[in-house]
Amino acid sequence: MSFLELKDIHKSYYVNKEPFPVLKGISLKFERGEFVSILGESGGGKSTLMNIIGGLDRNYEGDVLLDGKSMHAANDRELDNYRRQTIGFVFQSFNLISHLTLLDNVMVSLEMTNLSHNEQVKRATGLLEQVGLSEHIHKYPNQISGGQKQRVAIARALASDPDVIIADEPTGALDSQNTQEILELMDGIAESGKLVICVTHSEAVAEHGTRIVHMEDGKINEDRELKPAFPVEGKQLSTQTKHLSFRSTLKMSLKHMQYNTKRNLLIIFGGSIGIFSVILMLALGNGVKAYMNDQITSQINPTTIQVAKKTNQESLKAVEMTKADRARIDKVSGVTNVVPGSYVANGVQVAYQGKTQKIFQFQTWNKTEKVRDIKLGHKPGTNEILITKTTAKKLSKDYKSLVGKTLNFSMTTVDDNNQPVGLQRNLKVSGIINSGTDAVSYGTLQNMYTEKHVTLRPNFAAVSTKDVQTTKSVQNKIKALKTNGKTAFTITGVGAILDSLNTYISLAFYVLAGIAAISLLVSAIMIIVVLYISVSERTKEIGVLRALGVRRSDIRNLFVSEAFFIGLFSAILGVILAWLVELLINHFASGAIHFAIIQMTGGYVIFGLLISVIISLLAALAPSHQAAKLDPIESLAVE
Ligand SMILES: Nc1ncnc2c1ncn2[C@@H]1O[C@H](COP(=O)(O)OP(=O)(O)OP(=O)(O)O)[C@@H](O)[C@H]1O
Repeated sequence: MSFLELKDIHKSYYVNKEPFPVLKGISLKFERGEFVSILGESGGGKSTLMNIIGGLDRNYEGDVLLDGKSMHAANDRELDNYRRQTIGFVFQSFNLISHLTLLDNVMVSLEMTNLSHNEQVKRATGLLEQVGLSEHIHKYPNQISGGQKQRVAIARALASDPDVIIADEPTGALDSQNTQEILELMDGIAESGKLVICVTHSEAVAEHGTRIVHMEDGKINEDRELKPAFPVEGKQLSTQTKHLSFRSTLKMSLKHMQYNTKRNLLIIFGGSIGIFSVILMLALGNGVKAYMNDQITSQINPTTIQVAKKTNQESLKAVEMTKADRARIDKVSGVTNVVPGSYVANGVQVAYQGKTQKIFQFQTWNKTEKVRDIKLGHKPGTNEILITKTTAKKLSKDYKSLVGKTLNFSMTTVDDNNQPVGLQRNLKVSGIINSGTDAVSYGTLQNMYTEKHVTLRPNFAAVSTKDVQTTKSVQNKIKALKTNGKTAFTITGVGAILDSLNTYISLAFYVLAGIAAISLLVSAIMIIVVLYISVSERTKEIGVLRALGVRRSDIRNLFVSEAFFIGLFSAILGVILAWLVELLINHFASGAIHFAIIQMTGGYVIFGLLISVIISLLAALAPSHQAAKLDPIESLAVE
């Protein structure tokens, strides 16, 4: 049984569905220790035969037997194994991977062996030394000569210690001195007990081997032994191989990114803009919401809300918050206190030293107003009035001096027969409040009404809650109360706008996030385009890797890992940029509004990282699939 046997190989190419026969029945037997030169006219099918022997092509008739085992029946995985374990390729155009150093080019093959990392490095360095390149191992392929490149290719072909070296015109691109040196190297390989099959045009090169096979018209027309094959001692034990680990694909894609540093930095920068804007928009939305809440809760008491009747009617009776209504609200859990209040929107005025000022917002003092907002004086007691800074300034230039002075307060209301009634009383200014409304105590207003025999009908209730946390649930519970199936109460006052304001802010926030999502989409499209370009640029590399025995799935992983890194680095840069902008804007914002308006959270950072990586991986799906699908022979043929 021969070591390697070709049995009646037929192969046709199909051009426009027309068969074009190239190999027309090739049968050959090869043994270890042979250095076989395959000669023949150009276009005679030598490379086609090499691709079949090398396990790159499986569309042929006949069979290739390795130690008697048929390779024709091998599945994808077994063919990958065969190329990795048994075959070492040397190409006319060297086919080194341009973004890897010479050492790393040789290491690609070694990373698919069971040797430890140190043993791999030692072996790669040893092989490069053997081919006379020990001083150049950290150079890139574009930094060495053609002859040197072919030596690296030979070192790479030998790296996984294969049994067969297939060389397709290995000296085609070299001068005579380099040709001689390469032939001597190949001689040495055959001498070490391996089978060397070398395609050549040159008779001189062919004469160097142990045997010449001549092809013509798709058949063997001469098979001549020049000298006996080199002796092979015992059974050869070649290094065991395995598929490329995920770690190795990660490392390779990092090296590729590193080689194209400038371009990749630009891509990462482009990608980071999407993540940057998403995080910044989220943080801005968060900050604005917090700022609004802070502004509103600084003006009102967060544990007291104003509740009014929900009705379409306007009569004082219809809007009255009756005792029964107040009792009903009092029963809501979380409520600690309910007091009646009266709000008057027009017809109220005050007069001081001949000056009259209309008050547009007037109400009885209640807990929704904050005592700490009273900058001068105190809250209104009996026959006292608390005026706003705005009202005070209209009445007197030296408005602060008004505290303790007496004003004439007047208002009009209607009695139960809807007849207008004028109310009037001299009231002492108890204090001046910065914001909020002008106010008297409920008792004072009630006295004024009683004096004129009119009933004061409260039109709201100030409802106090246990604490800030319960306010929201109390609000919801009150809003849920029904009278005859209809909503009974509504929340009024500044507290009521808090809810709707938050809704508007959330809405604006989603719009902003939507805009940011568009930039994210643009980043994703950019990554897709970049990866497609990368696949087409690296087609040859993919062919080389496949020839070295790298599986389709590893090729896919290579591009997926690159996308993963682009996503990860873009996200990291995006987060850093967002953080810097946060610092900058907050620096100015704290000067202007005393509030950090951009509020980035750990959650947003994690969200940004995840979304960036996920989008990049999704973007990589199609390009990486395309890369994995590439046919190794076609890829190697790309110029
Ligand atoms: N993918 C293909 N589709 C169609 N025809 C092809 C294809 N590849 C090769 N051929 C044809 O098959 C024939 C054999 O090609 P091959 O490359 O094997 O020849 P070769 O002996 O290696 O030639 P050379 O010495 O010039 O390298 C040629 O005529 C070539 O045009």
